[in-house]
Amino acid sequence: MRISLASDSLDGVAPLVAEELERRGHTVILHGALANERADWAWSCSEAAGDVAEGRADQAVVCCWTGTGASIAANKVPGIRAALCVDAATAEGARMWNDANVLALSLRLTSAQVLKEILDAWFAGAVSAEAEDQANIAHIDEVDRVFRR
Ligand SMILES: O=C[C@H](O)[C@H](O)[C@H](O)COP(=O)(O)O
Repeated sequence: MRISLASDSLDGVAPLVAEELERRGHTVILHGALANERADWAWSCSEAAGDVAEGRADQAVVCCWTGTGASIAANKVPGIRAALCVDAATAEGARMWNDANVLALSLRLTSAQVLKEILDAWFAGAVSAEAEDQANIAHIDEVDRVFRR
């Protein structure tokens, strides 16, 4: 998969995210502090999400200290469903129930071990085919269209 990766700093597991994605065989497109570009979360994380929205990447991973700015920035991009994941169970649910296409991470909370567990769960997860889950995902797309200007 092509994964766009943004971080607003090189703290914590930020450099390890790139390594772990490459180790899993993904092609990684770097933004922000990892690419010596403007790193602030509002810029770098919306750029990575924009790669997904415009087809340059299949999915994205966005990182900041809390993970909140990263997820907010990504979710402002039309078509993006970004999920802030603090553990493997959250990542599994985000793929299964939300069809999340952007993984947001907190550099404050995510240890190297938990990062690996989150990535394993994220990439193993299949989207639910249940009608209720599909209806929720479709409605979010509709909300996106209605409020887009
Ligand atoms: O949501 C925002 C993020 O947690 C940032 O990482 C936080 O604001 C820290 O940013 P800075 O290192 O630029 O002060």
